[in-house]
Amino acid sequence: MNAKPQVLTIAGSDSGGGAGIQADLKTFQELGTFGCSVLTAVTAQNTTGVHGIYPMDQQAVKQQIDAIGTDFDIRAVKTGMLFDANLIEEVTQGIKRYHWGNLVIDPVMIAKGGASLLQQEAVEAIKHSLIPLAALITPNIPEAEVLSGIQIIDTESRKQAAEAILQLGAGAVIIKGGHSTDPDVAEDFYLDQDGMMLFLRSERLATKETHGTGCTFSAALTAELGKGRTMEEALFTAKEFIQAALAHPLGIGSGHGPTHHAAYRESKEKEVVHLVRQSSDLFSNGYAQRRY
Ligand SMILES: Nc1ncnc2c1ncn2[C@@H]1O[C@H](COP(=O)(O)OP(=O)(O)O)[C@@H](O)[C@H]1O
Ligand SMILES: Cc1ncc(COP(=O)(O)O)c(N)n1
Repeated sequence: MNAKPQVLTIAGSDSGGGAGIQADLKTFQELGTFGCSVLTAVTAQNTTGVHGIYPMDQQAVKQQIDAIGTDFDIRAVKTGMLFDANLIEEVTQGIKRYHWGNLVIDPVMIAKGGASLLQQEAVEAIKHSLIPLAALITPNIPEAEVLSGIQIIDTESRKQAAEAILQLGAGAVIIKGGHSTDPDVAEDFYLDQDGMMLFLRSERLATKETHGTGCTFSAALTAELGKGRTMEEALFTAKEFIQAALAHPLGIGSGHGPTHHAAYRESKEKEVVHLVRQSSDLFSNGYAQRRY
């Protein structure tokens, strides 16, 4: 028997296939896990934007969670688009009911095209119900600003924002760097409750095919955690996975195209990713660098 770890995404559907549930399931498959899904909403979406949003009935979300929870051995879970406070509450209760661990929260708020995928008042529900259950939360810079109330303008304010998010009760936070103004490097900053800081760095690629980067990154993390990898190993693989997906664009659609989910497996050469580890209280004492 070829048992694969079972992992779950609780997120919205992207008809365009580059983000949401579709990105998650492709990524789960690519990384050798068996992906299950709970749909929170259906979006009519393509590379030019979000053209319609149809949230699921709360009961439909509960029944999907129960269908998975009563039959599967779920090793890791990610959440993506959750849309409103009622669905967040339902999802929170479900995660507690089945004692699902290795919870990765991608606090999806606004799609790259500008459409709101989370109602404003639902931010409080994410902060106070869901985040305390998380092993890791993966905001991009605008999401980290909303969650922390801190404007991120430099490395110090980014660290302060990460600390403020950790105070909401997650085990760890990674503030992704896709939205930073650095022209050369895409750097993601990780901080956990033990004060360990990790800087994940890769070359910033000049591509507009970035639809679904955050979904794909958090799905890769979830798959790796579900396989029993350490957090540091999972972060490194997820960064390599998204770098490969961005480096080999598919040229699909006329707008912001999807990333290439098979590139990590198919490409001959691994992308260069650097992971720098620092201890928060050793900030001024230099740092150890590790290249895998
Ligand atoms: N142009 C780029 N070149 C290289 N990596 C990128 C680029 N844009 C985003 N990334 C990486 O993709 C991942 C998702 O980040 P981001 O785009 O900030 O998330 P989101 O999709 O939630 O806005 C991160 O690891 C980030 O560093
Ligand atoms: C259903 C769904 N979930 C998440 C995203 C965010 O992805 P991105 O920020 O890359 O547009 C999206 N566009 N659609």
